[in-house]
Amino acid sequence: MLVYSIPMRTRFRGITVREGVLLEGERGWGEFCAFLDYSDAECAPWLACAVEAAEEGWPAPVRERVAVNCTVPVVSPERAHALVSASGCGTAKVKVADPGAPLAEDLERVAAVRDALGPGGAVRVDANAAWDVDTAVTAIRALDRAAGGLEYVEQPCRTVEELAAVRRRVDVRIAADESIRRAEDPLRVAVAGAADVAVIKVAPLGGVRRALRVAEACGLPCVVSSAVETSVGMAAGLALAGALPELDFACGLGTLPLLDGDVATASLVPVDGWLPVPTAPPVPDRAERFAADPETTLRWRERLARVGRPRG
Ligand SMILES: O=C(O)CCC(=O)c1ccccc1C(=O)O
Ligand SMILES: [Mg+2]
Repeated sequence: MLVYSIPMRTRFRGITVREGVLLEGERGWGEFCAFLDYSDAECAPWLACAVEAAEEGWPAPVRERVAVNCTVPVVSPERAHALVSASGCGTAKVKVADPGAPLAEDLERVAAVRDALGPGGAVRVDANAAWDVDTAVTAIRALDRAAGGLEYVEQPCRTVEELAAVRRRVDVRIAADESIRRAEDPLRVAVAGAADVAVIKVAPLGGVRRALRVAEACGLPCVVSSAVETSVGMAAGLALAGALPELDFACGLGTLPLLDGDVATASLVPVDGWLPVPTAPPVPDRAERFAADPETTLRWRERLARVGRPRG
């Protein structure tokens, strides 16, 4: 068992350091890296995902590679432009609606991203449930204009009902993320009617097999997205993207460049906007360089023990 701590190149989702545990089993390595705001109960599927990778392996893929989007954090228009240009991706996902940041800054950022991609690229935005319905409608119309067309807006509001209300009032596609991954029972969320696209994350949904069932149950086109894992956890997301029967959109699995380093030499950093579908997780041969301090290590050992303990 290895506990790692890797600085983020840019603050993302309020996080400046990514931490987690790497577990070795019969089949290889799995990653357990639930965000610190997840309760022990919410962590159980994240651990199941790591255990599936380490002990069970993944179902056979139906494709060898997947297209990914470049993920653009809340940064200046100049940095956003440079990130997208350097990524080689034809699709970019831009974080918007950061607490306290004015809409005008989001508009400038998406305009810069469109400029970097050119007219043939696709721009999507993620509001992480920040808006109420009226604010979302106004913001989405303005962002759609500034971006010269949006591919979709991810989780504009918190609830499924609000997503449905926004969807009735705008022309832009709606994608559901938190509505699925933080649901009490992701297999039973009624997103059809409230969203056009389902964002599917392998760790919060409990591994590749369980996420495939969620994808089928929601009945929508899927985008497989990361939780900003190292290459060990990213391999599980890629196994899911590789095994989905249909994959019509670029995936949000191009997040390794957000981390200032990786635990594996065979790093899953996209090349020209593509990532290979691995058959097994990479070996974390560089994990020692990112070994967490004793206090962080203890905190994760304790969390792992609590989450792994069977509850009645
Ligand atoms: O989808 C992507 O491009 C990257 C993944 C991403 O945005 C993300 C990463 C960690 C936690 C939450 C989210 C999110 O989609 O909201
Ligand atoms: Mg999201």
